[in-house]
Amino acid sequence: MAEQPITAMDVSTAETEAAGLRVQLNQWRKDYYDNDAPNVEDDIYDRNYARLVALEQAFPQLITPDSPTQLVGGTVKAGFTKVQHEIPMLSLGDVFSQAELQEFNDRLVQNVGEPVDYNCELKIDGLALSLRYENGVLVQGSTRGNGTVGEDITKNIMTIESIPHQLTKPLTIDVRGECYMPKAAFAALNERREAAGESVFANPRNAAAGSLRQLDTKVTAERQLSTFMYNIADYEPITARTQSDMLTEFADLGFTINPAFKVAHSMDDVFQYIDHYQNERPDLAYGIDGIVIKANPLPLQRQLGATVKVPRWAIAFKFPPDEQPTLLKDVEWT
Ligand SMILES: NC(=O)c1c(N)nc(OC2CCCC2)nc1O[C@@H]1CCC[C@@H]1O
Repeated sequence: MAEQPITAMDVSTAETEAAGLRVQLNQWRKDYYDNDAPNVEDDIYDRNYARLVALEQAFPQLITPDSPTQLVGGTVKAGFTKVQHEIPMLSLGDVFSQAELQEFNDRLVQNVGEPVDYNCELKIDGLALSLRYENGVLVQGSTRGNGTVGEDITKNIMTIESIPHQLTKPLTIDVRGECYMPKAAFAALNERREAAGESVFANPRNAAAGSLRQLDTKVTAERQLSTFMYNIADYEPITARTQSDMLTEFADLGFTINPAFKVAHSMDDVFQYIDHYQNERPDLAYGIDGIVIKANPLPLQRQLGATVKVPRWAIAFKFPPDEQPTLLKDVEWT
């Protein structure tokens, strides 16, 4: 059905479309967050979600508490203890074109009143996680869950090599990042599962989520998961004054960070970074589903803050879906 322009809609037509979108999106969410097995392409989910956001912005009376626009992320899987995130783990707003990215920048610059340096980062296609350290010692690991309540996966993250059990400084700090499964580990895992007549994972993100949200820690330990850390809950404990310096400080503390970050001094720099990594994407050792640009000065991040779900100082530029690695069961063995 060709999408009717919202400006030409009456509220009852909008309500009908919004209700249909809510049902469909909530079902897709449940598959994605609760069963780690999405059965819809990311870009289809994202476009339907963006359409519901636009309908609700045009007709706020259509917003319902169960609308996916009012929720963040998934729920807590049975069997895991819950963890309350004192500082919520935010999601990210999405844009799908350079024009929309330019609009994000123009709004932000108008709000701030001067040009803004951005830190450009690869958007790792994994599962967001939070690591808590007390006096430099790792005490807890948790998933994002719905943003305020996640799952305690401390035992599982203890088996991940890239996660330091002790920092180089005795800091009390909550650091957030992405847990992912490298493409090579994903291919090997699916080969083993296929050979054993087990179901295969559709993509590395599902494989990482299924391996991390796993009640049997021994299974997690053999899945070759890795992490890139990129965000902090409370800025206090660190000395960095910019996002880019914070990543370097994370590395000095013992974390693994993604080395492909780059400070952009103009939108042209941002667009160049996007073009470069859109081409590099197939050769990366891990999956990415876009680029994240963040206001680089940390005081500016703090000043701009967040809405219920997403920061005002960061946005994700989404790539079209990777051609999903062919499932071995679909391969015609000649
Ligand atoms: N997937 C990523 O590589 C990534 C990133 N490099 N940087 C951020 O910064 C966000 C986190 C909270 C405020 C900004 N988020 C990322 O992923 C988010 C986390 C939760 C949903 C997205 O996957």
